[in-house]
Amino acid sequence: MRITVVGGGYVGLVTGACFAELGHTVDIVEIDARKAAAINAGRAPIHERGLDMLLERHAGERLSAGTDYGPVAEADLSFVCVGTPPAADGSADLSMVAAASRSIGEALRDGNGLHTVVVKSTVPPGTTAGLVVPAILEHSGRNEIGFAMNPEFLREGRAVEDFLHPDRIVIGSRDDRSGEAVAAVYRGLSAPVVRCGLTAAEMIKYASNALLATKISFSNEVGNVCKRLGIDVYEVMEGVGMDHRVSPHFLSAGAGFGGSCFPKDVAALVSLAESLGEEPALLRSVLDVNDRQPLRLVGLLEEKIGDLAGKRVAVLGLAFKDNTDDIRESRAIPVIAELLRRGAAVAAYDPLAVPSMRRVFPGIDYAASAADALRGADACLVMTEWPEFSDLNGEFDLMKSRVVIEGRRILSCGGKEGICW
Ligand SMILES: NC(=O)c1ccc[n+]([C@@H]2O[C@H](COP(=O)([O-])OP(=O)(O)OC[C@H]3O[C@@H](n4cnc5c(N)ncnc54)[C@H](O)[C@@H]3O)[C@@H](O)[C@H]2O)c1
Ligand SMILES: O=c1ccn([C@@H]2O[C@H](COP(=O)(O)OP(=O)(O)O[C@H]3O[C@H](CO)[C@@H](O)[C@H](O)[C@H]3O)[C@@H](O)[C@H]2O)c(=O)[nH]1
Repeated sequence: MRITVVGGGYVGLVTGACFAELGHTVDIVEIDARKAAAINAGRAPIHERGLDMLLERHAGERLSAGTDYGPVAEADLSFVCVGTPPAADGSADLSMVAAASRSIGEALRDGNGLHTVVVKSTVPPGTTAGLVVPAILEHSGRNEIGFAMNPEFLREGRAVEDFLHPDRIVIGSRDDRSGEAVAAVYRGLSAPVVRCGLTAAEMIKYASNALLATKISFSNEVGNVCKRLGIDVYEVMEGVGMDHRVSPHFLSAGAGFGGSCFPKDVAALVSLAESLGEEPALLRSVLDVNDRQPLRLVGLLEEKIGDLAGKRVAVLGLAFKDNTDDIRESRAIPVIAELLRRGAAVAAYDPLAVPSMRRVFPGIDYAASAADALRGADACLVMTEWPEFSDLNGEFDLMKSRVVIEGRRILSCGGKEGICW
């Protein structure tokens, strides 16, 4: 099939590359000309395992990118993968979805035959039917346009693997024919397909993220009580997660959840619920617990080493999780801000995310390795679950005092004095 993917970011580029891998011909429409050029040159503008290999294989063959919406007219389907960042009030900013819809509508003045527009961006329930469909119908002259909503569940750092091996494929559609057109694109993947309406598909995405975020905040809240009791929350959650009704996943306590999705999607669901006259007390608490958690780590550090003014603190891990260079909503950001507010000097290290973090905190020290960050430090905070940190042990002897607070439970030398989470 011939597919246009609108937006060549984390989701759009992975979607486009994986559709090419499945045998489709893909045009990515990306307003950022530099990103489009990089894709055409076979270079991924983001760090994502397995993506470079797919680009090497398909760029210039079945996969190409450009800034022009022209390819939409000849395509069987277009997938909308533009950003839906948080607005100031927590609601989802849908301006990019609106702009992309208008441009797709205008592009559909040309060409003929069935074209199915598929929203893959995470959008508040009601957006596809209430915003995308009218915007496209207003601008296009085409008779046969189908509409579907196909949320994406990939995780950054494992995006290609998740895309090609999903737990389920959710397809919300305005009519059966549109749903069939989307299902045909995924033929070749082995996963159950959930068929539903447009608005239910949108809500499945929000509810999934909100539930996963709830599990994390729940573990953090239980963990804070465990700490007071002097017991290990990981041991507790292992026992809890063995109940198949709970599952062991997403119960890791620590610094809380970051990233471009959980914080913004829970906030958008809170905002939607409020706009409908509901009181989303649970979801508000999920965000509250998450906002407080990084500061608790700094508080714990102060309990251990006293006043932080003039102390040197090594921060290991700046990306919001391992295997990505993405620092959006990284828990390291509020932690570093609080350390600086309390007068500490920060030496930071991350295998990939230093260039991005430099733009946020240009004035702190950035080390070339974990060992360099630790040398002479009064304390260390581990903020990202990078596998390379799990083997650290002797490196902690380079510190002035071996006080290590684990914001993620990954150190295999855990249990030694001062290792706290
Ligand atoms: N990042 C994830 O892990 C993830 C996973 C699942 C779902 N999502 C959702 O997918 C959507 C995209 O997220 P992302 O992380 O890929 O965002 P992103 O910012 O990395 O990518 C969006 C891209 O769209 C481009 N763009 C913006 N307006 C455009 C327009 N009018 N025409 C063409 N291109 C345009 C931007 O230049 C950017 O490259 C969001 O709704 C997000 O919530 C993200
Ligand atoms: O037990 C856990 C699991 C994760 N995290 C943190 O939670 C955040 C998010 O992690 P993860 O879910 O692995 O990464 P994302 O790439 O943000 O993926 C989430 O958000 C995407 C965007 O909507 C969805 O597609 C995915 O299904 C969903 O897992 C990170 O800061 C993790 O450190 C924890 O604190 N404890």
